[in-house]
Amino acid sequence: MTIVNRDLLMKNMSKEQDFPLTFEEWEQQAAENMLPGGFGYASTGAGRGETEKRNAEAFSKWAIVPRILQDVSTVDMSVKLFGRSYKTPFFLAPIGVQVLAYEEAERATAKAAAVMEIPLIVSTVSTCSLEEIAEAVPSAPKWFQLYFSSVHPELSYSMVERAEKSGYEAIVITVDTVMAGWREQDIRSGFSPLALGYGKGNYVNDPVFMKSLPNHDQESVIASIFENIQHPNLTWKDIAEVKKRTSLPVLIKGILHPEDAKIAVEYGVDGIIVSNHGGRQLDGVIASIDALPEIVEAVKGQIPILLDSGVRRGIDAVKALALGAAGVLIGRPFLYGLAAAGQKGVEKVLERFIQETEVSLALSGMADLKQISKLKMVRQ
Ligand SMILES: Cc1cc2nc3c(=O)[nH]c(=O)nc-3n(C[C@H](O)[C@H](O)[C@H](O)COP(=O)(O)O)c2cc1C
Ligand SMILES: O=C(O)C(=O)c1ccccc1
Repeated sequence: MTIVNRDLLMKNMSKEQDFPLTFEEWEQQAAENMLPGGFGYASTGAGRGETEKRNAEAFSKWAIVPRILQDVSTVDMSVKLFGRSYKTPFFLAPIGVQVLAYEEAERATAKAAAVMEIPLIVSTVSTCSLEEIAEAVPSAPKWFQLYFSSVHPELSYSMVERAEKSGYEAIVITVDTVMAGWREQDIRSGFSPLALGYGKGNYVNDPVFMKSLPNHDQESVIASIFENIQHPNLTWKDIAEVKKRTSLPVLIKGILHPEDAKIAVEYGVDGIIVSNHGGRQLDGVIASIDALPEIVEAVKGQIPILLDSGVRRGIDAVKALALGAAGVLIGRPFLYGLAAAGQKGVEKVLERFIQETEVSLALSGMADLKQISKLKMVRQ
């Protein structure tokens, strides 16, 4: 990959002024375009908001010690994961109920991801069904995120099977959301996207789910989604059951403790996503970038480790990669791009991430991302 940013920095500045630039500017635009309940839901953290704040601040406490004179005229940002090569280390984090941001919801996001060649992780509680999304971008790389149903494990296996059939290439099981976090903003505003029926795409298109319903009116559908989405009794045994039922790689999203990372390896899990859910679940927990180094040490390269939570710009991604992440998930930034300008907004956010990452790698003396573990990092 060549340095796309050269043109941007030297001659193409004027085109860029049509779009917000920083995360804060995109967020501001999203706040103007979204309904207050929906924006409050998406933007705030759980509890006192400590973790959401810590996620962002923690990146600034890690500093890069760059190398010089390394011939960085071309930068190779490609990564290899589960036997597939990707042009950049970026993924779109699973974000449910995207109709909150934009009418076309996940379909618009999926098209942007396809244009930018960034894999998309589709949420269990997406507005559109996983099949609709696959139809919109048949050849783009896609993963499916599962919220396990403890009341109907068969529903979870059915969703996994549908994902596999529709061409999804990995299953991400989110384990930090056994129940919803303590979200005061939503308590105050009385906002619940599930109660409004915004996250039902994958449920109403599932034969196991529909068969389990006493009747098919909207009220029963929503009541049953609430019942199925919580899974406080989820354990490693359930993970093993999912592993048995799919030939796809299975990742666990929401690991912060190195011991849990080791257990994941023992259970044959194929990858880990270090995440605190963007500070939306347990407030007061460690920033994911600070949890990463010990997890990397515990896993010893046996399986790839990805990271999300607080990644706001290219340099954050460079830091995560230097600390041992094999890939980085972009969350709220793309959601705000979607709210601000639909598909084009998501593309723009992703383009900026790629460009800033490329420039940052070059200025760090890192022409090849495969060498990034050599980049010296210190705490400041
Ligand atoms: C509005 C919203 C909805 C989300 N929905 C899901 C979801 O359905 N499944 C999931 O695993 N994570 C979900 N997440 C968490 C993201 O995947 C990701 O972990 C988080 O956004 C990272 O934090 P950041 O966006 O602050 O960087 C959601 C996040 C937001 C903001
Ligand atoms: O809000 C979230 O973070 C999330 O994961 C979720 C859970 C249920 C419905 C929609 C989103």
